[in-house]
Amino acid sequence: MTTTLVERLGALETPCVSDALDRLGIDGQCAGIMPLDNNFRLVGPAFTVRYVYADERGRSVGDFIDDIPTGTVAVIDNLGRLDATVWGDLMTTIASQRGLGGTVIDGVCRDLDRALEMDYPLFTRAHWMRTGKDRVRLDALEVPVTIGGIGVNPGDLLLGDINGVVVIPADRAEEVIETSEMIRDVEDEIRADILAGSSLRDARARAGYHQLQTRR
Ligand SMILES: O=C([O-])CC(=O)C(=O)O
Ligand SMILES: [Mg+2]
Repeated sequence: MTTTLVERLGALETPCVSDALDRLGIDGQCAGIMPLDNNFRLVGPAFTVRYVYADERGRSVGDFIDDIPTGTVAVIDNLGRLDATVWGDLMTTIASQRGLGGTVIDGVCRDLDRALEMDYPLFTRAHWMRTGKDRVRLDALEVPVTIGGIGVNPGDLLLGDINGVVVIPADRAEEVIETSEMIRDVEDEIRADILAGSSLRDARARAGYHQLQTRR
């Protein structure tokens, strides 16, 4: 994956990317996964982590963080569990120090104060204080996972902002980003038309707004 694609994706907003995914027939919108602060943004390729219910002793919460590559986004599938955290302030501290792009969890985290203080982007279902230690087991790294109903493979690109998280399959990145940029440009034109005095109806009709996301 070239840096350029990640940079181009990072300049976009998730609603445009979501409409591009619709247009291209790709499921990529993670339902129910939201930033824990409105200013949090993340972009980068996925490093995937899968937890299961703790059935026997094994690797526990965060037993991967020292080896995760710089610039990746930690994408953690904890089965949507709300009863046990898989991220906290110590992990935020090392992730920030190691230059991670951010963290996406299908589940919950704790110690949100440190993430706010360090401006480290966390996207989760919620935050709560009860630890996953003794409640989860780290099952696998760099395998396909599911986040908010969406399959994520290692290396897929993620973009997160105030509106939530979208996932772009690595092999479709170019066309999704190109389509997203086209949609963004058309919406910029509509906005300019409105500011110049056009009605929304006319501005949207001229630009074909209602079909921007329609599957081709
Ligand atoms: O048990 C956890 O969820 C992890 C934790 O608090 C931390 O890393 O600080
Ligand atoms: Mg902690």
